[in-house]
Amino acid sequence: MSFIVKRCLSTSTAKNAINNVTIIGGGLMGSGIAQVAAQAGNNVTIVEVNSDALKKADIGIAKSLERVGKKLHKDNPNDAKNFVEQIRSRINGSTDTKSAVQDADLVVEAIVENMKVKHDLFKTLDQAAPQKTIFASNTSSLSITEISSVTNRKDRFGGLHFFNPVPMMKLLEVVRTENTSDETFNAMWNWGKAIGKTCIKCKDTPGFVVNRLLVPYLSEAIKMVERGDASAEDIDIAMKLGAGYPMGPLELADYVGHDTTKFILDGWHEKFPDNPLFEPTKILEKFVKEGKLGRKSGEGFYKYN
Ligand SMILES: CCCCCCCC(=O)CC(=O)SCCNC(=O)CCNC(=O)[C@H](O)C(C)(C)COP(=O)(O)OP(=O)(O)OC[C@H]1O[C@@H](n2cnc3c(N)ncnc32)[C@H](O)[C@@H]1OP(=O)(O)O
Ligand SMILES: NC(=O)C1=CN([C@@H]2O[C@H](COP(=O)(O)OP(=O)(O)OC[C@H]3O[C@@H](n4cnc5c(N)ncnc54)[C@H](O)[C@@H]3O)[C@@H](O)[C@H]2O)C=CC1
Repeated sequence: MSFIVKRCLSTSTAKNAINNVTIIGGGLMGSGIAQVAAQAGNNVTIVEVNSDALKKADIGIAKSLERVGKKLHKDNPNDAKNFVEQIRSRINGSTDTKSAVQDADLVVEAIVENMKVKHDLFKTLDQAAPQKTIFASNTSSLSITEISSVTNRKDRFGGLHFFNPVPMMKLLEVVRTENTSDETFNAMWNWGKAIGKTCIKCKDTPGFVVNRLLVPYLSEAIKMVERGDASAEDIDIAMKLGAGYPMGPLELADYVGHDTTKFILDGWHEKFPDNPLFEPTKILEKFVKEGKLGRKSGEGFYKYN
């Protein structure tokens, strides 16, 4: 990843085609989104809060690309290496939000799951980005309509909800609000397909499709541990062997990250105060306080190397 924002020539000249993509936030999700966009030939810029965070994103992307490269070029380590370098060369890093969106056809926001922080960001982006730029949020649980409310481009705003790990998960939820124009929705949809995802259309309802079902499930699993109904290990074994999930719910909560999980549950508790499923849990509070954010920090319900 180069730290200077520079643009290559567009890889396509089709009208409304998305070639230049800026991803705000290079954490778990942003780095995955950057990777798949670059793999599809986009010129990608990742914006992060500082150069250490950019470096972390670059290392994560390189590791993931190595896994992909090894599979694509099983018998030729040199080709695998070239593949990794070629994709990485399409990704630039920046800590300057305003300059990073100057040429953007699409901006995908993947920062912390907090409405105020997202509002502050989108106010800045709306001032800095050209008129044509489409804005999308990768939010897990917040209203796209409410996020977009601080901008003057509500017709060019939608949701692009990816799944973790982005390079492996095939689904993309393409979310339209009452204000999203057909042109914007079609551009987001076509881009989703161009980067290799299977797209589904979603209205701007809480959790869209997947998280409307997944959040109560994960939340109940955490509450089961808290009540002492069963151990985290046994619940995970149960859901893998008894329901065919690739990961158990506590493994998955570790995978998502407990800061994000807590943000989601706290937000939904505020929104649905009568639903006991979203009431705060001591376990999550303790995890976040102690920096045990799951796999990304090395410890959560389980320990990771
Ligand atoms: C309470 C509130 C909570 C709300 C949460 C909201 C969060 C959201 O908004 C929405 C979400 O994203 S929810 C999370 C959705 N993700 C899942 O459910 C993942 C479930 N796990 C899996 O699919 C597999 O365990 C998985 C694919 C991850 C790994 O597979 P395995 O377990 O078989 O492990 P591996 O053998 O290591 O990997 C299998 C193949 O995948 C490749 N791979 C894995 N990670 C990769 C990555 N990051 N980059 C590139 N390649 C990757 C790996 O190389 C391997 O490939 P093969 O060698 O060909 O099998
Ligand atoms: N973790 C998951 O499984 C999923 C998360 N999401 C959503 O994606 C978003 C990001 O989540 P994660 O990647 O998991 O979080 P993360 O904590 O791994 O990454 C967030 C990144 O954003 C950066 N950041 C914060 N404020 C910024 C700003 N103003 N400008 C630039 N960078 C900034 C942080 O430094 C951090 O690296 C959230 O809205 C979350 O709900 C969506 C799908 C799945």
